[in-house]
Amino acid sequence: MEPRVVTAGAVHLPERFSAAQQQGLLNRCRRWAGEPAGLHRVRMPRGGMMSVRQVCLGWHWSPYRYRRVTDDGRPVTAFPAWLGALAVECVTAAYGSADDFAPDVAIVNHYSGGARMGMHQDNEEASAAPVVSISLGDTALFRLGNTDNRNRPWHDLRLSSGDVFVFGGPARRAFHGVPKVYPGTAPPGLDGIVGRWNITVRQTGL
Ligand SMILES: O=C(O)CCC(=O)C(=O)O
Ligand SMILES: [Fe+2]
Repeated sequence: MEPRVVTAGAVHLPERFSAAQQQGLLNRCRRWAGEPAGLHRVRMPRGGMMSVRQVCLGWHWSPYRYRRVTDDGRPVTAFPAWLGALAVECVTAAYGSADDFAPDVAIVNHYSGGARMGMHQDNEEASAAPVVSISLGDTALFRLGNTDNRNRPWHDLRLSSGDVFVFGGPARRAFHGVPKVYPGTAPPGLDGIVGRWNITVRQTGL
């Protein structure tokens, strides 16, 4: 399908990945989840827990910084070159070129059991390079807000399995979140899917 510009710098690429590609990505997510620095819950500074579970590749993110090891000192799974190449292709599809986009980190989120993500900015990257978000499994309601605050105006869109969303340029520091995931909406052919996986590929600039 054709790219859809949501707002300047924010481009939705519906059905970017075939069923077979989605299955391949899902299998990778499940493998990463089982690595030593695997799927974990994230504790927020005030003590609350994020409802998603997360696994990081290349750098470990925890609020609000990137480090080369997990909070308990385990080595982070390497960021795969093929995932970087895939993200470069997505940026090219979104913008027509990918300039010097050199991603070095992925944050992989797993949503299950009513998990959601509040409005936030992706701000720990020193680089202004775009974020590439890949969705697998259940469809999400994705909310792209403005760069000033968590409130309106915002754009609501649905991200389905195999969709990609790229946000860079004027949208790079926009607040965004996932208010809802629709249970039972994953493609029936996706073997082993539980809930929703989201892979965000980024350039830390660190
Ligand atoms: O799950 C999504 O679609 C968004 C994830 C996100 O915003 C993040 O990991 O920072
Ligand atoms: Fe984010």
